[in-house]
Amino acid sequence: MAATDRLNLTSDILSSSMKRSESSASLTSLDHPYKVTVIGSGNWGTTIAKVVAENTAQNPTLFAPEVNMWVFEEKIEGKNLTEIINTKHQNVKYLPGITLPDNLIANPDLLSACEGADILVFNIPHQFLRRIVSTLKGHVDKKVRAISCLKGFEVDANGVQLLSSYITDELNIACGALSGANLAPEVAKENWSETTVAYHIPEDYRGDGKDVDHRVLKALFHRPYFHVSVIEDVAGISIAGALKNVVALGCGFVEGLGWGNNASAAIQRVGLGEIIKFGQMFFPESRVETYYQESAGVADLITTCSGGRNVKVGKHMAKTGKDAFEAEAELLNGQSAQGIITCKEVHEWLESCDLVSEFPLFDAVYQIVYNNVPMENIPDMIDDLDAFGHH
Ligand SMILES: NC(=O)C1=CN([C@@H]2O[C@H](COP(=O)(O)OP(=O)(O)OC[C@H]3O[C@@H](n4cnc5c(N)ncnc54)[C@H](O)[C@@H]3O)[C@@H](O)[C@H]2O)C=CC1
Ligand SMILES: O=C(CO)COP(=O)(O)O
Repeated sequence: MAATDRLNLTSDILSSSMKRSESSASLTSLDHPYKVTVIGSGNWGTTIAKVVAENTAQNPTLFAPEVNMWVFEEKIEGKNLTEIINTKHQNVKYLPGITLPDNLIANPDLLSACEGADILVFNIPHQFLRRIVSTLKGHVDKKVRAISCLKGFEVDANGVQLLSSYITDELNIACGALSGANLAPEVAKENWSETTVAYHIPEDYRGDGKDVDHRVLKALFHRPYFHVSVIEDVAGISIAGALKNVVALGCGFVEGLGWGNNASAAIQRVGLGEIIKFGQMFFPESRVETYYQESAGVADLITTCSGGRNVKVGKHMAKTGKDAFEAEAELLNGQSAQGIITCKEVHEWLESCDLVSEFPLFDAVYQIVYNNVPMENIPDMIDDLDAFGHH
């Protein structure tokens, strides 16, 4: 069967017929194999680069096997991290103990790492996105497609923006998102998990086999141990991914105080309500169903509040009396607990629209992290008005 026949489906049919178990083995690219670059090499950046490089090696008709990974260069015992990754095939600082595929190439030069790429996978702590994007500006062809694996928002005087929309606006390229219940160390060890990829087919879509669509994205990210569901709701999965980090800090506080599972569940209940409310208020295009039907919703909230870095930082703060930045530095060896910045960004935004009182848990987390409000006050702070308007 000719490749054109195999791919003779519209993008709408492709996306609506996407099944969780669907095989992508018959996909080919008609133009040239898509070249993929991963921007970022932290705990999740390296893990996703491993996933992607495994898939590109297995699908050489669809993808160029070699995957570049941009690395923020640093010295480890006098040696460049890129050199260590390219010779030992291990990211000894951010993902120690995990062997990386040898078709994954670390590159410290952002522009050269992205040169010729058809698909850019952004995966860095979100506080560094502005600088990365400003370096890339003017160097990315508008045919390039992108996926953001970041969890956070871009907040400025104009409002709160999804990071995928920020990438689209700044670089003039279509950008979707990947988000799910995905603690990186577990995915890196190839323990089974699920994730959600969301992508809107752009208006300048070039046609089946010539452009990135839902099946290409599934082929890029799906592994036997990493099951991908591809949907349209970029806003829903991005909101859930960003805000669960704030809720997880709150869970860390009550756990660190020794209050146990019931208290943690209460924080998650209120947190979920505030996440959904935030989505409905500021991103009405997001779907409430996404939060409970997709890995990127409640499942991500649960896993992050059980074993993520944000909950660890919150717990450490409660146990030691250290502030959030000290706790992050002591525990994470250069990794980032994104809830610390996200709770500030969200608070600034809510304050600017006079809506802080509608989100008592987000406010409580912010007050504890930035204004030294005692964490023991959380029950009273969120009891006043919960996300459903109950007193
Ligand atoms: N680690 C995880 O389990 C998961 C993380 N995420 C999200 O993925 C995104 C990336 O997280 P991770 O890869 O875990 O990062 P990380 O938390 O491991 O951060 C370390 C990375 O930041 C880089 N970095 C440090 N200073 C920098 C600078 N000035 N400019 C650019 N980069 C710099 C380091 O080189 C390193 O690659 C975050 O938004 C996170 O919330 C999403 C799912 C799972
Ligand atoms: O996003 C994550 C899991 O899906 C990781 O959460 P942490 O950043 O709290 O480790």
